[in-house]
Amino acid sequence: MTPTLRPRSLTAAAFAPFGAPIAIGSGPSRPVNGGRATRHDDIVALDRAEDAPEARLALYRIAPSPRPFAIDVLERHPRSSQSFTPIVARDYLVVVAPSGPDGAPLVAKAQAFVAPATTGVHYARGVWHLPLVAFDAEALFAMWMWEAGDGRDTEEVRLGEPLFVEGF
Ligand SMILES: NC(=O)N[C@@H](O)C(=O)O
Repeated sequence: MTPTLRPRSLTAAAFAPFGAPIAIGSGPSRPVNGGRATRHDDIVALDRAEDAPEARLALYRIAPSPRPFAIDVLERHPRSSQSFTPIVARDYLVVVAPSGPDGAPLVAKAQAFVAPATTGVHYARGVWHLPLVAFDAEALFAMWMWEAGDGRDTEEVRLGEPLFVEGF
């Protein structure tokens, strides 16, 4: 029986095995736009397979889901990392799981995080994650990844028993 997950804050250190928050970090920065703006680089490590040549920028309009939310599917993108950046959102739930030796998600080692509405999430290539969900109000996110444009882009696994996250 997989216990209810207790979510943690989405910090760079806590999320490092799975990707990174999309927020101003310790990377290089420089003034631009006549000095009225600062450009911050190397926020995340974008990654793609050679056979995923199609860069995709999409918008996800996400209807709010009821609570308690039963997590019964995890997915991953073996050919590309994937970024979600909130445009209109509240603090949101991120759930990830490491892969086992057979490549399947180790659900017993799944972890839950709460991301601030001002921070995006970058899933490293091939990381099992909960497809984005919103609560209480519709959300809008920008998504960035590369795709091959076929079935290789996304793998889904249906969980034998649902996962739940405390408070969600
Ligand atoms: N599959 C899809 O379009 N959405 C997922 O990638 C997700 O992480 O929400």
